[in-house]
Amino acid sequence: MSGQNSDPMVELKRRAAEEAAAMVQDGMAVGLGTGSTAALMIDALGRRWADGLRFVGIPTSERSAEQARALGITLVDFSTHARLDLAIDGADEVERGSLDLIKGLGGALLREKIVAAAARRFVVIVDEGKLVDHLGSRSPVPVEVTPFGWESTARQLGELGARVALRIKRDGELFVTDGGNLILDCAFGPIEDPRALEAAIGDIVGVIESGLFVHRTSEVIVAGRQGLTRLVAA
Ligand SMILES: O=C(CO)[C@H](O)[C@H](O)COP(=O)(O)O
Repeated sequence: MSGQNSDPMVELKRRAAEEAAAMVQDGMAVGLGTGSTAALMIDALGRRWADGLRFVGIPTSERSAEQARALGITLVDFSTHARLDLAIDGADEVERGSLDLIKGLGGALLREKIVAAAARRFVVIVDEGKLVDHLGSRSPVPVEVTPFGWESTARQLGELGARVALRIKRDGELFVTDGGNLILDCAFGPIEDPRALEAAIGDIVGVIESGLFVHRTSEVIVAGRQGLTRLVAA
């Protein structure tokens, strides 16, 4: 992931990732997100690590763990660090104003939400194409479910008004999360009340977690053609 890229949006995302990585200070416990933007941030942290910064990380996926480990970053878990100073991650949609999110198109939503919930500050890095007026406008809501009875869980999610698709990989194999579960991508269209929908999804037996992140974001760093913008939660 390191090195220059000729795609101007990747360069902007790299600047957002570096800005977020600059928030990490010596001695911090930091949640390390998942996805292409988070990978740029982990790369930036790797460069700071090489310059002598020392912190510990809790990764949100096996992918991010592997990347961080390869950069020499010390990884820990919740047994020694139940509270994190900061977590930095990407997102699939960010609602203007509320800064509520849809996450999980990369399939790591459960660990991402646990890490975000444990963090004193949760900083999100996105390109401007991820900003929406209403969550659900472009992205489905990924929902992690147990493999047992997933068809029944899918039916109940459909009754909430979603078009439900079991996530399949490009090679035709089932997508299985790091926790051994399945993902149901639930297209609701624009969501009026993300908090109520998050609760309704969570009430369905078989659901482990949804990719709706409501009232969790501290700050969003947006990479746009005009440069970087920082949006702060009210
Ligand atoms: O939620 C995620 C993974 O589960 C990612 O943060 C989200 O999919 C954004 O990824 P990218 O930065 O590649 O667009």
